[in-house]
Amino acid sequence: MAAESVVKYCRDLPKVELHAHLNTSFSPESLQALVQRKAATNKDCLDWKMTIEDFREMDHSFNVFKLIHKVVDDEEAVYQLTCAVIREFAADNVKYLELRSTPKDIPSTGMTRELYVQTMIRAIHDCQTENLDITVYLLLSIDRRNGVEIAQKTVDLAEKFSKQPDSVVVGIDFSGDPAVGDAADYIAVFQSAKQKGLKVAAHLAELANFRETLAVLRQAPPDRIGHGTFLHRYDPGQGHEEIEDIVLDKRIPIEACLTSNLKTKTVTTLSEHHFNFWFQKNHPVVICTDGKGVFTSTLSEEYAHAAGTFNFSKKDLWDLSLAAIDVIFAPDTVKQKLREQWKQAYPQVV
Ligand SMILES: CNc1ncnc2c1ncn2[C@@H]1O[C@H](COP(=O)(O)O)[C@@H](O)[C@H]1O
Repeated sequence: MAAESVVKYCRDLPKVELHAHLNTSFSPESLQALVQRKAATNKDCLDWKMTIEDFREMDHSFNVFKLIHKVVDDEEAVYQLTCAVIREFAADNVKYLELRSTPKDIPSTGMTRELYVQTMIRAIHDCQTENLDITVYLLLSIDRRNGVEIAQKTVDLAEKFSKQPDSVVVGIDFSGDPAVGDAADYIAVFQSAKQKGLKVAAHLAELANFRETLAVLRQAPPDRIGHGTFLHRYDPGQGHEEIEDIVLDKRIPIEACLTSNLKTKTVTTLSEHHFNFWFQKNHPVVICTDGKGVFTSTLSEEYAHAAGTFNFSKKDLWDLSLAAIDVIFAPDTVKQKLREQWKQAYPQVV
């Protein structure tokens, strides 16, 4: 396929986005609007924006996230950003979005964790009245820098919201700086989430954290793995082979974020990206953005990168986007609806 037709095809393809952090998924326009709003009370905002736009590398990324959090620190900002992100994904032909975000207590603006979740849910419901062709669900993120106590509170909050009528909260995400803390400390939290009927998506093996990865996989295997960059990159003979075996045996789907891993330098080139390792094994692996604002620009672009790197045909890309439906966290009725949508789109797209 010629490069131009790949981009158009990937844009027209109906898609599923399963790994998008709210605060890293802004567009240049939504970031500008949020910064402008904040700049009315804090001129430093304009410098923060330049640093955010200049993002590079893993160490730097977590400093950049702190700046975004200063811009998105009150109810109105969380609401505006959630609506903008949903509309932007819908405009990119994303038909199903599982958005994730870390509920935050920010006393200076009156924000509480509960209000944060309520605000995102309000935005999701309001977008449903706009006739956007997108279904949105929500995962509450646990930031591994904040400790086990807050993690458990996040699980309890997720359970509470998941029980409400027409709930869009389907599970939790485990994320945060992979160089900080120990994922194994959170095993009881993951188990508690499962007992409460919540799905668990966990950032695992984003760095070469083999011991914690193995402990989590043995005792509380997640329903999906974020990144998984080092799941298969162990040194032989060190007892880490079991990691790959568990992931394969349990068929734990992997959320692959191509450009993000390249930018944070956990992979050297796209052709060496672990997406291909799992894809070749016929293991469930889904192309995701991570955060379309910080790491890339659209999910279509990520599909186009995959096509260019791994020489995918139109049909390969179609099969990839269709297979992503199998591993969404929404109920089976939603899966059926999406498969029907894909079936109807097929003659026009492929
Ligand atoms: C580079 N790879 C990554 N690895 C781990 N965690 C990441 C991440 N990218 C983002 N986050 C997590 O998402 C938060 C921002 O969105 P929310 O405020 O929750 O919407 C970050 O603070 C971090 O905890």
